[in-house]
Amino acid sequence: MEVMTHSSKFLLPSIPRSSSSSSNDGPPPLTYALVVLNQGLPRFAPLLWNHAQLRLCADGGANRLYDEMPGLFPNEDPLDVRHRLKPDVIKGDMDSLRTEVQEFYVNLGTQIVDESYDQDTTDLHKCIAFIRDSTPELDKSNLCILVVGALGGRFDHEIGNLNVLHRFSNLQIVLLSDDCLIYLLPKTHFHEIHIVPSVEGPHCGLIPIGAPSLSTTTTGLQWDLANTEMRFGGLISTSNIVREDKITVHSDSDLLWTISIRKST
Ligand SMILES: Nc1ncnc2c1ncn2[C@@H]1O[C@H](COP(=O)(O)OP(=O)(O)OP(=O)(O)O)[C@@H](O)[C@H]1O
Ligand SMILES: Cc1ncc(C[n+]2csc(CCO)c2C)c(N)n1
Repeated sequence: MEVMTHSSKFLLPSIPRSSSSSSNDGPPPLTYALVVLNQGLPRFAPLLWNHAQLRLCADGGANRLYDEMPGLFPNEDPLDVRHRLKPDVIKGDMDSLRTEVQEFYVNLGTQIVDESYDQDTTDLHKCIAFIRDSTPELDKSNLCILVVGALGGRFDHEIGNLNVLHRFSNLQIVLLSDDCLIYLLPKTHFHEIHIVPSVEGPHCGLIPIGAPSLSTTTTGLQWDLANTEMRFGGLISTSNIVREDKITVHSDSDLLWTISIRKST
């Protein structure tokens, strides 16, 4: 079974190249896309913005960018910040995007994709589908989509966002709030999670999604699992603690991995 490696190094001001990718035979470094949702921007939004090569706002997420990003650059003129941090695309059903915000970004060249005819998928789903369709097949394995504002607030939205992880399980998507991050560990791979101790931990969790797990095995956690069964209504791993800088996970079911983000990030 192939190994999939994971790291939250996108939360660092500059992303170190992994030791294997600095040699010619290693995997190429990840490219990042950012999706801004309609919830308060996390304090580290400017950092993720800098790392991303493609930036989308999901409908009302553009209002958040317009209203809140200047506050994260207290020494700059708000209008300068809004001009500098222009989204490439605003996509959604457009029932939350304010007219003045739409006009502002259209004048800067942002592409608006109105899919108001689709009332069956969420604005996050629409943005992920856009990124998937605009990324060549070969580049998808090196793409990591960072989603800010995905947690906290309305429970239906939170669950809808988790459902997107499951729906697009062939893409690497990270849901972020101010407090934690979540991504999917597909059952098709053996997983190595390289902890960045300066920005994340120690609290973490592993939660089966979609189906129970008859067997999950981990290393590196305070409460490791050894061929353990996990299911809703039975055991799921919450309030676990990372004990080592490398965590390994192997399961017969898709799992959600979640870890706390340090307040100093
Ligand atoms: N409170 C929240 N918690 C988590 N995610 C959210 C929350 N509010 C919005 N989102 C995310 O941001 C995206 C865009 O939000 P927006 O408010 O524009 O959506 P919407 O579909 O108009 O919502 P509504 O259900 O209020 O009509 C949503 O698809 C969702 O993924
Ligand atoms: C069973 C069912 N429940 C809710 C909705 C509504 N809905 C789901 S996603 C979405 C778009 C939000 O931007 C809307 C309105 C539906 N279509 N089907």
